Amino acid sequence: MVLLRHISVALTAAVAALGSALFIALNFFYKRRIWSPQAEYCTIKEEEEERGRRQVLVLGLDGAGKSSMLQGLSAGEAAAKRGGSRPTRGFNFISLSVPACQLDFLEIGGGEDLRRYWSDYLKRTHVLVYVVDSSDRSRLPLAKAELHRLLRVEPQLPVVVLGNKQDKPDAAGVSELHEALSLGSDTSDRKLFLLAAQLGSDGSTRTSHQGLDTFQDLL
Ligand SMILES: Nc1nc2c(ncn2[C@@H]2O[C@H](COP(=O)(O)OP(=O)(O)OP(=O)(O)O)[C@@H](O)[C@H]2O)c(=O)[nH]1
Ligand SMILES: [Mg+2]
Repeated sequence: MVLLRHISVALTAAVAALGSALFIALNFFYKRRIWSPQAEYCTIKEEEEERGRRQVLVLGLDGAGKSSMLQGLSAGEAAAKRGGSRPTRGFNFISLSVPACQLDFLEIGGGEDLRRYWSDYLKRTHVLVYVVDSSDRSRLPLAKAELHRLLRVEPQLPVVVLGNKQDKPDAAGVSELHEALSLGSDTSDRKLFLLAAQLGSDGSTRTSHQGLDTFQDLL
């Protein structure tokens, strides 16, 4: 009887030990295997970093001047004359080789139906360029709301806000834009720049600071 009890205690202990070992092994296996979109994004971003590529995501409301800026940046392409670009219905992409790295500029259209996809691209991005039409005063509150939605998603991401269309007589200046877009309310320790910009007569976007130098400094 005593012997039987000993055997039964030993068996219970063995089963418990086997169960624990199995649990630990399965846990280890699945932790390594489970796929998550975030992990996938991070892997792609790391791979791109290794190859010296940096992604600059260009966002802003429709008509802000994102495509014009990209067209102006791409060498050899017919310059972006005012009134020359159509609304972007999806993406717009250009890649530039600069001394430090390869800069991939990705614009996503600013139409209302496309804005909901903007934040999906933040994870793979190294710098966000947010273009604002400084003369479109009635939509500055909307531009601000969309910008802050993005800032909340990625608190560390460096951001360059371009106060575009400074050539227009009613354009808001830098300090007015700073106020209207509540840029001072971003309490994170991210790098955030506000630059005045306008499309030059040659079709390139001129900023209050050397544009490409700003990106290179940030990267
Ligand atoms: N006056 C003036 N017009 C500009 C400037 N930049 C762009 N534009 C004009 O603004 C209009 C819209 O420019 P786009 O570059 O197509 O705007 P977008 O931000 O790409 O717009 P979506 O693709 O619809 O999101 C075009 O007619 C441009 O020529 C600028 O600095 N000054
Ligand atoms: Mg566009």
